Amino acid sequence: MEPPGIDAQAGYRAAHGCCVMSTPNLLYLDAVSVSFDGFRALNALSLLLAPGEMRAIIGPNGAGKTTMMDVITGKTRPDSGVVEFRGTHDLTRLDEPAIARLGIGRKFQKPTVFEKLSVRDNLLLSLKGKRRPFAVLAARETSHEAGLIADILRTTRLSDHAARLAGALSHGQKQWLEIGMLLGQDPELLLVDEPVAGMTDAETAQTAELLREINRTRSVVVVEHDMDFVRALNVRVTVLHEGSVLAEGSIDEVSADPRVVEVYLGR
Ligand SMILES: Nc1ncnc2c1ncn2[C@@H]1O[C@H](COP(=O)(O)OP(=O)(O)OP(=O)(O)O)[C@@H](O)[C@H]1O
Repeated sequence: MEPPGIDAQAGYRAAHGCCVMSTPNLLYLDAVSVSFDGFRALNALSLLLAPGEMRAIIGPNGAGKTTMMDVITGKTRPDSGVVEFRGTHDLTRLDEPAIARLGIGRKFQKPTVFEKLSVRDNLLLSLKGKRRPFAVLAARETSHEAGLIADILRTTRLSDHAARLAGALSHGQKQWLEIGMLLGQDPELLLVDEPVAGMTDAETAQTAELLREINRTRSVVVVEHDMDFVRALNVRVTVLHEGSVLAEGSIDEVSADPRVVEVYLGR
């Protein structure tokens, strides 16, 4: 979805009780630095994400993309800088479970579904508030849960595969199931790391469509190297290089930037 206009942003702030900051950003990173043994993985990185926005992050290996996701999700503490969510939450003070509870969900590159359970049971286990796996599977799902699962199956193109074991799915379908399991947590912001690596061209195109659908109701940050996929997303692109933002703009704008061609696209 397009970033909301001024009125919508004011409404968003009112709804979330957030008037401390003058910016309406959902995610606000400013001057974030992270060093590993003296090596600067993030170097005064700044990034703003508007509520409802989907952003693609590209950049060469080692640019700091994963480290940025690690900082947002609380896996890595920055040495310095500001990391705020909804203008009200300082993410540098929260641990990973607390950040997840705030509504930030992350999908790692490698799918980690429960292979010996059905697609439906994987989704049932993922639903927000589910804590005790065996009790969950032994009890019948409520009609509310069944409705949520049906919605997620539709979104992730898995309706016809609900009864199959997750282990029998194709690689692409497993990735979609994991995105579905993330949706089960009802996050406001999804962080998605290289979702189309190893997918067929058809699966890649469907994944772009799927994320665009998800973005109608949720914000998304997606890291990806596949430029056809990034183009299909048709969203603002941030190019990272050596831990900082090198360029930002539409895919056409960043693709035409000689600095981006030099460090990334021309390689
Ligand atoms: N835990 C760590 N200890 C030491 N160095 C690290 C650690 N995590 C990341 N780095 C280094 O920080 C730099 C940035 O890594 P990062 O994984 O964030 O890059 P990336 O943009 O995600 O790369 P890729 O596209 O290959 O996934 C790299 O040089 C990496 O080797």
